Amino acid sequence: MGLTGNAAIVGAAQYKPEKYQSAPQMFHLEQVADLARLALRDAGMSIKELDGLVIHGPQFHEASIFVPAMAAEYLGIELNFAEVVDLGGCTSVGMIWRAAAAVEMGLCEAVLCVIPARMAPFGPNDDPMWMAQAMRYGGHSTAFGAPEAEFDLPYGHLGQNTGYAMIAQRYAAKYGYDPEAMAKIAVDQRFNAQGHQDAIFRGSELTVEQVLASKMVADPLHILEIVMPVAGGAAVIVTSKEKAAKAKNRPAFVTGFGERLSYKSPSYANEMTVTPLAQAASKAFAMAGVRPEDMDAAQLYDCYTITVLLSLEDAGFCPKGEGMRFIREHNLTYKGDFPLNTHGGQLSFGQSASAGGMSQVIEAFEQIAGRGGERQLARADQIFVSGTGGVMSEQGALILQGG
Ligand SMILES: CC(=O)CC(=O)SCCNC(=O)CCNC(=O)[C@H](O)C(C)(C)COP(=O)(O)OP(=O)(O)OC[C@H]1O[C@@H](n2cnc3c(N)ncnc32)[C@H](O)[C@@H]1OP(=O)(O)O
Repeated sequence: MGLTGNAAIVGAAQYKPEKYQSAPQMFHLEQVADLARLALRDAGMSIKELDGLVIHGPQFHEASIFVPAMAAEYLGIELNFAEVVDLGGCTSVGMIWRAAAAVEMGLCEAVLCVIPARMAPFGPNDDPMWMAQAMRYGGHSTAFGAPEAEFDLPYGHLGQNTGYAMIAQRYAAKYGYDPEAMAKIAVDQRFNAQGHQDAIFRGSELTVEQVLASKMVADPLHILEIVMPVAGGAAVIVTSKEKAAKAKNRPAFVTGFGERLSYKSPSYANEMTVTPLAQAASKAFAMAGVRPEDMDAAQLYDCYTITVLLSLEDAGFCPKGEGMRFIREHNLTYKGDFPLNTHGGQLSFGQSASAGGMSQVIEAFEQIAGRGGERQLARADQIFVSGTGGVMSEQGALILQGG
C-alpha cells in the first residue's frame, strides 16, 4: 500500500528570502501566478499541462473559501484535482505527497503545489512586520474553547518559542543537554548557507561560541538557534513518470511518505520528547523500501535546533537520547559525512511562513537534479525530507529518489 514511485518533482521555484521586502508588493493571487510561471519554466512545461493544484489556503485572508477554484480561474486553467493544505510547517511535505498520490491514482497528470507567502500590500494601519509579529505572539490558538486559551496562555506559554523551549527542557531532564552540540547544528547549517546564493545569512559564518553568547530567548534556546521570520514563497511541479521522462531536470521521484498529527500544544502530549515523526518516518521508509542509513542527505525541518535534534532521533538516524552524541560525532555540512539541511536550513536560508518548509523539499530536489552548485553532494540519489507543524504536533516525512 502507498506510493509506488510513479510521480516525481520536475521543477521548482522560490523567492529569495527577504527580511524587509524591497520587491514590489504582490497580491497572493499574483504570487500564485508568478510562482507557477517560474516553476513551470524550471520544469520546461507549459501551463496548459497543469490539471492539478495544491495550495496553502490560509494566506488568502481576504477570501478564505473557494481558494483552489479562485486560483485556477486566475491562472486560466481547469482542474481534475484540487486541495487546500493547512499543516503549518508540515504543509510542504503534505502538499507533495498529496500531489504524488493524486497523480498515481490517475486523477491528474501535473500538479502545481504553491505557497504564496510574501506579504500582501499593507493598509495604512497595518504593521509591515505583521508576519513576524503574528509568529511571535499568535502561534497558538486563542480561539474561545481552545484548551490553550485557558491552560497555556495565562501562564506565559505564548506561541512557538516557549513551546519548543519547554520540549527542550523536558529533553534535558530526561537525557541531559549539551549546549555546544546544539549550537553545532546552527553552526554547520550556517556553513551550508554560504553555498547558497539566496540564503539570508550568506556572508556571515558562525561559531559555537557566538551561538552560546547570543541572547537567550526562551531557555535553553538562544536567538541563533531560532528561525528569523522572512518574506518568501515557493512552488513545486509534481507530475507523472511519463511526463517526468521528458522533463528538463533529473526528476526526484516521491517513493515514500508518512504523516502523523498529534495534540496541538505539547502541554497535553503524553511524551514530549518523542514526536509523531517517529510514526511518519517509519511509514515513509517502509513504503520506499529503504532505511535511514541509505540516505545521502537529510533535509530536516529546523525551526529550532531542538527540532533538528528530535527529528534526527525520531526519523531513526540515531537512537532516542543519543542525538547530541550523533551531532558531536558527525560533520553536518555538505562537505561532511552526514549532510544535513544543505541549503542552510530555515535557520540560515530563511523561514517564510509555511513556505519555509518548501525550501527543504526544493533543496532535496535540487541536489537530486544535480543543481546544488558549490554545495552539490557527490552522491544525491536518496534524500529524506521532514516537515514539522505547530509545536512538533504535525509531522510529515518524504523519501525522494533520483530517476
Ligand atoms: C510554522 C510551524 O508550523 C512550525 C514552526 O516553524 S514554529 C517557528 C515559527 N517561527 C517563529 O515563531 C519565529 C521565531 N523567531 C522570533 O520569534 C524572533 O526572531 C525572535 C524572538 C527570536 C527574535 O526577535 P527579537 O528579539 O525581537 O529580535 P529583533 O529585535 O527583531 O532583531 C534583533 C537582531 O537580531 C536579528 N534576528 C532576529 N531574529 C533572529 C533569529 N531568529 N536568528 C538570527 N538573527 C535574528 C535581527 O535581524 C536583528 O538584527 P539587526 O539588529 O542587525 O537588524
